[in-house]
Amino acid sequence: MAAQPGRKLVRVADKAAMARTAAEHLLTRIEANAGRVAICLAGGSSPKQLYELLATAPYRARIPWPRLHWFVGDERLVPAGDPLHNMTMARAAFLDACAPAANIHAIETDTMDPHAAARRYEHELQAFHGTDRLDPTRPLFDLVLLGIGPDGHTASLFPGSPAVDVQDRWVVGVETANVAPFVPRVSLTLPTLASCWTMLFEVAGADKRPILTRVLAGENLPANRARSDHETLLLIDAAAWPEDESGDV
Ligand SMILES: O=C(O)[C@H](O)[C@@H](O)[C@H](O)[C@H](O)COP(=O)(O)O
Repeated sequence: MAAQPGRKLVRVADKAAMARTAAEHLLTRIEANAGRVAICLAGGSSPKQLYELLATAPYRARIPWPRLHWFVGDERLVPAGDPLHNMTMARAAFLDACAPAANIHAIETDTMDPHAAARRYEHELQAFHGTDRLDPTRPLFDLVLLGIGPDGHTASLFPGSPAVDVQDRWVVGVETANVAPFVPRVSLTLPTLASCWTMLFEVAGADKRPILTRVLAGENLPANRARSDHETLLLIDAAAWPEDESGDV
């Protein structure tokens, strides 16, 4: 693999500390941008505690909600409202209570065709940013949140899937998921995810330690290839922290 930008590992005690640390990074990114802020949310279960924390009074008061826009890095092709739907989880955890509805940019899943849904979201992102070109000096997102799946996938970019190598699209349809739920997905591509000031992974729990060890060893896995053009941080709790791991990679 070609040399990649480095990333910083941040050890936290547990999931509660991870949520607090992630929330502070989010606030730092918001403070660095006096204008419209674009955040790309993660699916799965890892970010739920962070999302719930953002809805609590202290954070709610510190966040300038009207100038924040919320996107999602991947979606499962199930109807909005389904418990498996990533944006539904984020809406229930904090967005519906805190964010203006017009600032919530969900991937529409009212089609059974992931490629059609991907094209629509790509148009939405391009209309929001007023360009169809990625420019490393003007990243799409202030912050991209991600998780790592047990097979080394991130967003809905699964090992071995052609979607991982797509360079000329912002968003792709993914027909087959390697892990449950086995539904078609829509995912931002690696170049689109990379277009951010900060990419922040949340990795917690002992069951994540084996895959994290492989990712940090440099295996050719999507979760290893996902790097910000600027800053990439991995928040890792004590249970997931690999033995013998000491620093940045
Ligand atoms: O829609 C999804 O499933 C994801 O966005 C996915 O990439 C997730 O982040 C990882 O699989 C980690 O999932 P957990 O947080 O549930 O471990």
